[in-house]
Amino acid sequence: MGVEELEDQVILTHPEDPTSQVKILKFGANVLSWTSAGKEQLWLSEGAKLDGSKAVRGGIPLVFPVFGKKDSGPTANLPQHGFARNSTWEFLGQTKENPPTVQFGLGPENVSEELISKWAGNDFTLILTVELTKESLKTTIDIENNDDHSWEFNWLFHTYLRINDIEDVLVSNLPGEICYDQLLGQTYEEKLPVVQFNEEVDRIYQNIKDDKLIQVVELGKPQHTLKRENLPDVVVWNPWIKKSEGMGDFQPKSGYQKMVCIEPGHVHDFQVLEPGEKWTASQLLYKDELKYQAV
Ligand SMILES: O=P(O)(O)OC[C@H]1O[C@H](O)[C@H](O)[C@@H](O)[C@@H]1O
Repeated sequence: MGVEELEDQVILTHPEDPTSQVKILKFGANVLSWTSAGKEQLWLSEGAKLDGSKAVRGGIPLVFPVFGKKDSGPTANLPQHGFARNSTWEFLGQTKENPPTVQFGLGPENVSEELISKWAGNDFTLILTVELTKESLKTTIDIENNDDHSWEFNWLFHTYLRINDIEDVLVSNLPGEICYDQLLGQTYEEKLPVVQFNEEVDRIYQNIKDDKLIQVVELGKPQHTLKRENLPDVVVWNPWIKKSEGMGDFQPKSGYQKMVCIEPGHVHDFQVLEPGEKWTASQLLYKDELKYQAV
């Protein structure tokens, strides 16, 4: 009960509700599973590699120091979405009994020489804190620049939320927000009252105020509510049929019907960190009633 450390993962079980549990793989400090009242909240591909051979397809992959793939600049040589999800984090232990809370750390010493050399060897410390309550999961990231020079980064929680049927789903509270549509290569203001899915969707909604809740609503019921702290951007992604077929580790291929990625981050530009400076941000996933918010 409480916190159990296995060789490759850490399991948290809520002391007052054993049906609320979270499993975190040390590789990528990836939250593989989060059950609340016995119901799985995240989507994990059946083809996900959990042996460290590649980033985990599903759960909550951690994106640092770059979102996407850049053609130029200090992160241009890094793989898509950086190296945090491709490295084994150190389990730092439990910080709270109730709600059960644990921490994982990553520094240059935890990243392969091959990868870290592609980021000019900047010195950093990442601390991920995972807190499980009976009705919520909170993930917080603390990033510190331990170097003698400033460097810039993106951060993003690449959260794969589980749903029952993508065609019954809408994502709310985005009207009036500015988004960069990665498929159209265009920036526009969201005019539709909700985001719906009948093809691939890949949009970066930018500079959304923290008080805006993002809700994933299915058949009129809010399945997931996201509250952000210091994460101004939200990527909304569903790969749909063709993109799913092109990802070898995306299984089953029909899985796109059971998931939607709601990815809070700071990705519209790079956050600069001065020597010795710290930066912190979090996402809270929980159940709430329907909360439509105007711009
Ligand atoms: O396949 P990955 O590197 O995990 O990226 C998966 C997806 O991540 C984000 O959602 C991006 O917006 C998508 O463009 C990308 O396809």
